[in-house]
Amino acid sequence: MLRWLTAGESHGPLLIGVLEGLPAGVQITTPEIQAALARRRLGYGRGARMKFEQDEVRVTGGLRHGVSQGGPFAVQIGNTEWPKWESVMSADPLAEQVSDDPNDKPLDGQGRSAPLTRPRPGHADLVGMQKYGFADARPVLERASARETAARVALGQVAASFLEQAAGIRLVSHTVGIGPVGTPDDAELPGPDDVAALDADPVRSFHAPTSAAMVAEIDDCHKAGDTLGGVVEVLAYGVPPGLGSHVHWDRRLDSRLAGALMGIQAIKGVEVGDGFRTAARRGSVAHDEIERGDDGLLRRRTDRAGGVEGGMSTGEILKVRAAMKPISTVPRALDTVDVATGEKAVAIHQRSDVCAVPAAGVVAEAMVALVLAEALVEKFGGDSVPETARNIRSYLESIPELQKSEIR
Ligand SMILES: Cc1cc2nc3c(=O)[nH]c(=O)nc-3n(C[C@H](O)[C@H](O)[C@H](O)COP(=O)(O)O)c2cc1C
Ligand SMILES: C=C(O[C@@H]1CC(C(=O)O)=C[C@@H](OP(=O)(O)O)[C@H]1O)C(=O)O
Repeated sequence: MLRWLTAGESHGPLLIGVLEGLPAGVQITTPEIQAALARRRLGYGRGARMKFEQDEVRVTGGLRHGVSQGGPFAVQIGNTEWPKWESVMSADPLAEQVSDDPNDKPLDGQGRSAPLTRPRPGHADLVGMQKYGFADARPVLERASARETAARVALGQVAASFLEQAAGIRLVSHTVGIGPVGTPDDAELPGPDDVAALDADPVRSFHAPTSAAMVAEIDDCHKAGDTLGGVVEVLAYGVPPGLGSHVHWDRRLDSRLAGALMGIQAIKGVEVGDGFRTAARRGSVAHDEIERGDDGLLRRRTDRAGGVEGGMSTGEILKVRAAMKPISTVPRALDTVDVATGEKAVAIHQRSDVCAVPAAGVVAEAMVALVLAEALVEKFGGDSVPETARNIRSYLESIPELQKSEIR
C-alpha cells in the first residue's frame, strides 16, 4: 500500500510531505526533486511570490545515497518568505500576546496580522471560518492555498521515478486550454521526450499558435485586472494493462484518478479520455475498436477511452484532463461582506496569480504519478524495484498469446 500526506501552511516555515509504502531501490536525488519544484513555479501569469519564492528542499527520511530504503520517504520544503511571516504564523504564543482569544493577533508592525474579514468569493475563506469557528480567514487560507501543492510535486517526483524505474512508465503534462483559448482536438500529442520543450514554452503548450494566443489572453486579462482558468492534460506512456479494477467503485483506476485530480485546489472538472466529448457521440464512433497487428499483438485503433476501460488501464496511452476555475483572488476585487461589521465590502486582495494553469498541469502530473504508483504497488507488490519489475514481467508473460496487447 502506498500512502501520502502533506502538512504545513502557505506562509509557515516549511511544508512537509511523507510517502509511505515506497519499495526500496528507487533512485532519486534532492536536485531532481528541486528540478520538479522549479517546473511547478513555471508559467506565464504567475504572481509576484513565484518570482522570489525559492523552494528549499531537504530530504529527511527514506533515502540513503540517492536510493530509497523502503521506509517512509520524508521531504521538507522551506518557504523563503518565512522571515516576514515569523510572528504572524508563529506556532507558539508570542510574548507580547495580551489576549487568550486565539483569534486576536498581536501586531507585528508589518500589517500582516490584521484579521482578514472580507472573504473572497471562490476561495475557502468564508465557509472555512464558519466551519472551524474563526473570526479571521488567515488560518483557512493558509491551508487552502495551493502552496501545499509543492509538497505533492516533491512526492510525485519520487512516484514518477519509481514508475519509470520499475515499469518504464513515463508521464507528460501540458496545457490544452487557457480561458476561451483551446488547443485544436487534432493537435499532435506531446511524448515523454517533449517535456523539456514543453517546460520551455511560456504556458506549457505543445501547439505554438495556441501558445501565442494563450499568452495574449493572459496579457489582456492582466490589463483588465482579472484572472483566468483553463484545462490541463496528463498523459502516461507505458502503462501495463490491468491497473485498477472493475470489481468495486473505489478500486477503479478512473475513479482514483478523478478523485486525485479533483483534490487539487481550483480543479472543477475531470475528463478521462474524450470524457464529455464522448457523451455527444454515437456508440459506433465513441469506442476504440480492437484489432490484431502484424506482430500478433492486440491494439485499439483509437484512444478515445484514454487508456481506461472497466476501471482498468488497457495498455493504451493514459489520458486525463482537469479543468481549473479562474483564480479567485481577483485584482479588480469582487463584492463580498465584511464579516466583522456586516457591511458591504470588496474582497481581500494583496497579490495573486493571474493564471496558474501551467503550474496546475505539473501538479496534476504529480497526482497521476502518485495514483499510478499506488496502483502499481497494489497489483505487483514488491519490496524493491527489481522485485516489482520481475512481477510485472511475469504477469505480462502469463497473459495468453491470443490476449497479449501492445503497451503504448
Ligand atoms: C498552482 C495553483 C496556484 C494558485 N494560485 C492562486 C492565487 O495566487 N490566488 C488565489 O486566490 N488562488 C490561487 N489558486 C486557487 C486557490 O488555491 C483555490 O481557488 C482555492 O483553494 C479554492 O478552490 P476550491 O474551491 O477548488 O478549493 C491556485 C491554485 C493552484 C492549483
Ligand atoms: C505560493 C504558491 O501559490 C500561492 C497559491 C495561492 C492560493 O491562494 O492558492 C495564493 C498565492 O500565494 P500568496 O497569497 O502568498 O501570494 C500563490 O502564490 C505556490 O504555488 O507555491
